[in-house]
Amino acid sequence: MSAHGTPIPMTSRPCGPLNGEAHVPGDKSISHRSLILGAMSVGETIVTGLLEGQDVLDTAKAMQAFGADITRDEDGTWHVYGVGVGGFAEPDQVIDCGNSGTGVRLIMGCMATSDMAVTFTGDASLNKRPMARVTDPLALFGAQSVGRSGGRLPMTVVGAADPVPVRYVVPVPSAQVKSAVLLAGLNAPGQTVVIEKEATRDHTERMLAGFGAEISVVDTPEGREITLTGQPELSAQTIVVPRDPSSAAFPVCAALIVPGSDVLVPNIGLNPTRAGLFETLRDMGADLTYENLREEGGEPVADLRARYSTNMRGIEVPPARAASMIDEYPVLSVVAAHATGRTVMRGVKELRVKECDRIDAMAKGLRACGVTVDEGPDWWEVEGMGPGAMPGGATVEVFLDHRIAMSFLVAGMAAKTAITVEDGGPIATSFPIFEGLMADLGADLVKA
Ligand SMILES: O=C(O)C1=C[C@@H](OP(=O)(O)O)[C@@H](O)[C@H](O)C1
Ligand SMILES: C=C(OP(=O)(O)O)C(=O)O
Repeated sequence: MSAHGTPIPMTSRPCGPLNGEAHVPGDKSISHRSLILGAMSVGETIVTGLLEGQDVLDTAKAMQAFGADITRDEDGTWHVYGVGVGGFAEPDQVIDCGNSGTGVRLIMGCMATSDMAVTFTGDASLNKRPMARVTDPLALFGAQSVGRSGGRLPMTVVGAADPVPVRYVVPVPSAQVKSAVLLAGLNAPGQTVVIEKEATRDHTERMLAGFGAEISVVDTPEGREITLTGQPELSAQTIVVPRDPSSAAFPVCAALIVPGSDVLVPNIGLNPTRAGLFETLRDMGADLTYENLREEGGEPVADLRARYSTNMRGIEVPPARAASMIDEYPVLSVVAAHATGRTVMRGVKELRVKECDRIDAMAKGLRACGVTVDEGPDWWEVEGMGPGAMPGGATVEVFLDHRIAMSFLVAGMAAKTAITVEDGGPIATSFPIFEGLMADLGADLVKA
């Protein structure tokens, strides 16, 4: 949806080969955390490569409301002058996190151990998403909250005036919940311990260490145990945000299914907590190679090269891989429709509480495009039709979800007939240059 709420229909027509380089924007998860940790540090944090998507811009605005000074140079360099741990001022306005689950949950965490009351809201999608997964552990620190029924936004969180540290076993595989608890632990005295049974993206842990916090991670029989010592002085950092593997997924998957394509997506982080999609595509037989594999900032980075692939077969995606590709299942299901045989995706209940119910949204849209999809509470299966056989020809709903919109625009590039998404506006939350970038590769996208 556009800023003023009018849907922007977009059509993707079957196109010729996609060719060239796709320079995707900065990582969304790292961008949010750069602004938040910068705001909680002392001194000037300098950020280059920040994703300037609406989700991240909303987090920047929120950090300003808590007292951080944030500026942007014309060349896209961001400067965050932080207030230090415990230095937040109470915002005098409602914090509107727009479409962003990461934004609202991380910000709730970082204010929950300060003596202040803050009201949060979001758009129609965010206001349906569950917040108790965050407010439950924040209550252990002494924070209180009241929202709409079912633990939904709008919601007011009253931070703990005398926080106590906590030990918390995260009951769902969620980096947002883990991160909210760690950020709350920053302003609690003593050691906060978070245990996750399944490893989720570890950007918060890595970045907290980078900002100078005392943090350790050990594998125990109970899971991955993270121990953070509270009330550190975080020191400002210079951050170069790597490019987002979740955005890279779209040009990569498009190249695999559009005949004759050969696309290079340079400088993509292959942190194992994020790279599950690429491993899965390779397991399916995709012609996807990691070129110039190297290490940058302690993380594996490569240029991804994706070529049209006619021999992909459906597989059972290992459920243990789910967290490392949780945002990529929608676009994987589009590739699965072009493979031969059935792709089975299990252990993915979390997909039902994203910007929309992503299993339901993809199943509805794929069925409208002529694909057979079966689903249960925490699984779904896509019947592959073979390369180029998806009929398409449908207009699909995107439910305010950027990844649903981009997935069906990718589907339209390789279907027999064009596919229209009823609203391409949400794409700007995470990938504002999607349309131009895909058009430069050769896609035929039009605002309907
Ligand atoms: O921590 C993060 O930056 C994110 C965590 C994931 O959400 P969950 O924690 O809900 O799995 C992911 O879906 C989201 O896009 C970004
Ligand atoms: C789930 C996503 O984001 P968030 O939870 O931050 O809204 C996403 O970007 O796919």
